[in-house]
Amino acid sequence: MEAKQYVEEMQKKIHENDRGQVEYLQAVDEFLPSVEVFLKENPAFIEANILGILIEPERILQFRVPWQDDKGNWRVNRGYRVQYNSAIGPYKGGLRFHPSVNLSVMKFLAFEQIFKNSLTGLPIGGGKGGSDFDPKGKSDAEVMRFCQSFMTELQKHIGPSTDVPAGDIGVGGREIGYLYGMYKRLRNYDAGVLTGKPLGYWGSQARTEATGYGCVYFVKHLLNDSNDSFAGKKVVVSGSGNVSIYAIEKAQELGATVLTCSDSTGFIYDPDGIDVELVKELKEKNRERISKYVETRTGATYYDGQSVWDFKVSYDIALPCATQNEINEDQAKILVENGGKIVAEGANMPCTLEAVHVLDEAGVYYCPGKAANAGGVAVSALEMSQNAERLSWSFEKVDGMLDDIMKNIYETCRDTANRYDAANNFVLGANVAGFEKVANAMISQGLV
Ligand SMILES: NC(=O)C1=CN([C@@H]2O[C@H](COP(=O)(O)OP(=O)(O)OC[C@H]3O[C@@H](n4cnc5c(N)ncnc54)[C@H](O)[C@@H]3O)[C@@H](O)[C@H]2O)C=CC1
Ligand SMILES: O=C(O)CCC(=O)C(=O)O
Repeated sequence: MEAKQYVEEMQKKIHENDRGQVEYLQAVDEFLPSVEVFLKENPAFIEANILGILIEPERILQFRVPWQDDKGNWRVNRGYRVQYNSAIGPYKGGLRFHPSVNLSVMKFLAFEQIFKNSLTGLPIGGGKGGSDFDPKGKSDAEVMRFCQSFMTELQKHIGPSTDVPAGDIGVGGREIGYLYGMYKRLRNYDAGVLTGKPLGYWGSQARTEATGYGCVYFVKHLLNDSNDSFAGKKVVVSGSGNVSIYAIEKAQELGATVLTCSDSTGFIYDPDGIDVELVKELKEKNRERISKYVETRTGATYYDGQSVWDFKVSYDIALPCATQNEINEDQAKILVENGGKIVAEGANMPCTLEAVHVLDEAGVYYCPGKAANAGGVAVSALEMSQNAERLSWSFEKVDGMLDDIMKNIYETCRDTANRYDAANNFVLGANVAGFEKVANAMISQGLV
């Protein structure tokens, strides 16, 4: 069968089988057409029906999570773990606690994680999990009871060589601590079962910083290719969570001015450059709304209920670091009018397919999340290595390895795109390079 026909049939089948799973179908629709060029050159993969097999998750777990709130009421949420592909290593990927979590969101994230993890060059398969539990507004005790209940079930299915979860939206050091405590109580000590742990019990140096720093390193290497740098550049960032904070910090360290950050209630515009220490205090320490920022920084403006991506201001680089589908087609047009030349995704799938099309047409360098935000999971894999050898590496060592890994991912995406006469098409570069390694491993393992 011709590659084009094969890809179209796969797309049709997945749309029939997974009708209504909007985010998941979006991720698959981005991926499948881009690997057609590779399949055309390698028909043996079509004969093996590699896409048909790859697209089916190896296993999906869904479970109830009952927990008691501070008033003694019993509540229940849905827990998930999608163990998508283990061809090149144990399932690896974060846990997300957010009310928008459903099976479609879990599957899109786990699917992208397969190729992201492959691009890191480290031995990790793809998985993702989470719950529709909302930690916002909950007491520490409520979050702890939820995490303990969640882990009571999840522990049956994970392990340092089986499946190694970490954080994502709504899951940071506090949640990882409660989750790890419960795992240890039920299964005994084994630090390698979770990553993103606090430093005091075998977390890795630079894991907190890794996704945001890694995203900036990716862009740094892209700029270096044309003898350019972050110095003097204007950057816009969305979000004010883990990824955003460290993207802002590194971009400014490299000489850029970051003009914005946001949360789900609105955004901040600070023409003098975001005060990242203040954002850390508001968000990491006090768990406050971002609107509080202007109480200290009087030269900044807070735009209530508005998106960074509707804002008209001139800039060079956009780093969407909040959540999926935060930039739609119209907002991508605004981004282009604002002068944006590079979009690097700190978040997973923050641009809709229509938005990506607008960016492509305008000649914007579009760096998809599975390449640009792979630094977080890469350092998680380094945390697994440190846990296995019962050693901790220095910040400088891990940060240096992160920079090298991001350089390698950038060059892999660039060179793979060039190989198919698709210069600067980092979507094609990331998908083909990530896919090739996983597909080869699956075939050599007998497609089981
Ligand atoms: N933490 C990590 O290591 C990695 C995270 N990512 C992705 O980066 C993005 C951000 O994750 P984190 O910073 O870890 O989470 P976080 O929980 O620390 O912060 C999330 C940020 O996004 C904003 N946000 C979340 N949902 C939103 C919504 N529906 N509308 C508007 N704003 C919203 C929040 O207000 C917050 O500022 C996610 O897409 C995540 O999947 C990707 C790779 C690794
Ligand atoms: O560090 C990890 O294992 C997970 C990171 C993650 O969830 C992601 O890359 O989206």
